[in-house]
Amino acid sequence: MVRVPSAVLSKYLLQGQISRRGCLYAAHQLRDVQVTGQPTPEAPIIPLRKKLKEQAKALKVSGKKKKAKADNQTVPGWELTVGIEIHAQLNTARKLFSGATTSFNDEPNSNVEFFDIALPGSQPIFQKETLIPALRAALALNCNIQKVSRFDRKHYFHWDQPSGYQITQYYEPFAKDGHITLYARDGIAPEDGESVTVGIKQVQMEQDTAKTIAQAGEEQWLDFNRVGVPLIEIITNPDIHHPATAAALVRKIQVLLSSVDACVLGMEAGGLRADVNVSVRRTDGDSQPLGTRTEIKNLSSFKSVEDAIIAERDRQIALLEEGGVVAGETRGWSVGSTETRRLRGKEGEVDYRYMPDPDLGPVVIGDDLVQHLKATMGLLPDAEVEELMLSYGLSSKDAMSLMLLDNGGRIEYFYNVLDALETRLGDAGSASQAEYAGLAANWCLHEMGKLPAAPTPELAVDGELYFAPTGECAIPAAALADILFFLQQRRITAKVAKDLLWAVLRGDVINIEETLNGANLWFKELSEEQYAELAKQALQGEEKVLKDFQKWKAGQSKAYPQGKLMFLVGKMVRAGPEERMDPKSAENVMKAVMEKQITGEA
Ligand SMILES: Nc1ncnc2c1ncn2[C@@H]1O[C@H](COP(=O)(O)OP(=O)(O)OP(=O)(O)O)[C@@H](O)[C@H]1O
Ligand SMILES: [Mg+2]
Ligand SMILES: [Mg+2]
Repeated sequence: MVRVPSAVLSKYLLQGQISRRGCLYAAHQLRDVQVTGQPTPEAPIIPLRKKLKEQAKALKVSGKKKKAKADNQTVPGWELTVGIEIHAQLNTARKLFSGATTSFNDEPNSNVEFFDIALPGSQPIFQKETLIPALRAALALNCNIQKVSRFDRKHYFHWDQPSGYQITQYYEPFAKDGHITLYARDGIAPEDGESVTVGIKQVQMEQDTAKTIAQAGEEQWLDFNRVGVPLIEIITNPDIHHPATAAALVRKIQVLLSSVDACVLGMEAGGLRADVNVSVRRTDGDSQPLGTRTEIKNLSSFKSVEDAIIAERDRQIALLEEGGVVAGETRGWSVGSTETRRLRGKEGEVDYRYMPDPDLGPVVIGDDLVQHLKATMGLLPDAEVEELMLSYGLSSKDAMSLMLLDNGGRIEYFYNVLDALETRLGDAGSASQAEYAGLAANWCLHEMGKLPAAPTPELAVDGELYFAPTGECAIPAAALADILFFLQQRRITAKVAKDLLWAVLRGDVINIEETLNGANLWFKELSEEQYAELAKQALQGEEKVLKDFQKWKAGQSKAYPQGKLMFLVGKMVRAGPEERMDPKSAENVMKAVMEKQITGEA
């Protein structure tokens, strides 16, 4: 199957069968919103990396050191069981039952239709376009799509839900019986071996609630822009037995949903929330039923998923070992904490009085639509990782890093560089693009990883790297392609290549070839004699080092003093014109000159 970039998926309008008005967000629209918009006061967008750093700091301050991951995946004598519910905001332009636009940061209460605030007499109108991303998500999770599904009312009274009920799919969800396979490369617990498959019980569509913005004192502000925004709830079977595997599952589902363009905001931006259900049972009895589950609601980072499960597992085990019983209850978790806290027990659980919504007809999904979506979904992340490993010879670690970094922006950049290289190589008519892929991956990850990076697009300043979802960044793909092309052809040295990368980022260099010509930075290698002269200079005043080589020559030490040799080569390279020196040639000449010195030939 061919790879379809998500930007193309977004623009896909089902061959005109779906109105443009209801179509999905294009990636560039989203980016513009993110770049220009102000983060809302309730949920400032904190990048995950920053959050993790803060968590680590908090842990340090509290003096409680986290056990190494490998140590706390199991507790002898006990089996942990986890099932997860993931709520994800669908990438749609309309709300689920009204024509109001979904928006990330418009004026509060500006995208609200009568039905959204439950004005008397208003009726829900199902926006069929919202089904497209929901179906793509369910298909990516290998679910069976139900021909007929229905909407139900789940009643509860809270200010964030003006109608007094949430419309969801309780009795007949639109997708059931899927599965997702997690591999070792996805970061599952070592105890799960090479792979583990987790069943997806169902996927249902439902409405989001209004956003509450707490003010000083008792006051709460409400923004109804979010009320009625379409969500999917993905419910897994209780098939997970290790905390790290639970976190890996949520991470993988996020990547999967974004790769089929079903959801564009990740956990750190509030687009994905997870509830984890945790129980424990002793491993000594044969076929004991599962223990009583508690549910920890509203986790907003992968690390919280893992940490909350560990804390809750340990709490339940301690309780049972003391002879107590686990009460089925809902619990909460705060970032950086070490224990879950009780929110409400079973007796406090609301009776939701589920009932079919009489205002909404059944949703009927034709097999033609399902087949069409299946055929046009493109390569899924697992297949893409395999492809990167097979076609380009990348390690699974590098392939995964490319896929995971910058919400998919890094891998798009990598492909852009390969495309630019192809154009370049077309001109030169030489080696195939695949030969350059390993080098390109290495530079996209490791060399570019050394450059200063902006934590978010809003905070990006000149001289900092930020990758847009389409892969654009301050270093044009064509510039990096030029650098790699000349490097691979041995027309410039690695040192010059690295300096050029920084110079492009700073804006000092625009055209690579012109700069190389202008500053005369081409690799015109020194002659053997010139190298030897530099080697002799580097050896001056190094009598102590020389002695190490003499000892080795005399058989007094076993290992060749390679470290000392490289020290001398470093000295030599620094003294000479770096753009004209190949470290390997320098090393060879230094070795030969050294040999002569210690045998007294020189
Ligand atoms: N004994 C158990 N231990 C751990 N997890 C369990 C256990 N029993 C069920 N689960 C998991 O609990 C989750 C139940 O989710 P589901 O949405 O069906 O019900 P709910 O939590 O009561 O509903 P909601 O929270 O949406 O109102 C599933 O992921 C399931 O796999
Ligand atoms: Mg649920
Ligand atoms: Mg639940």
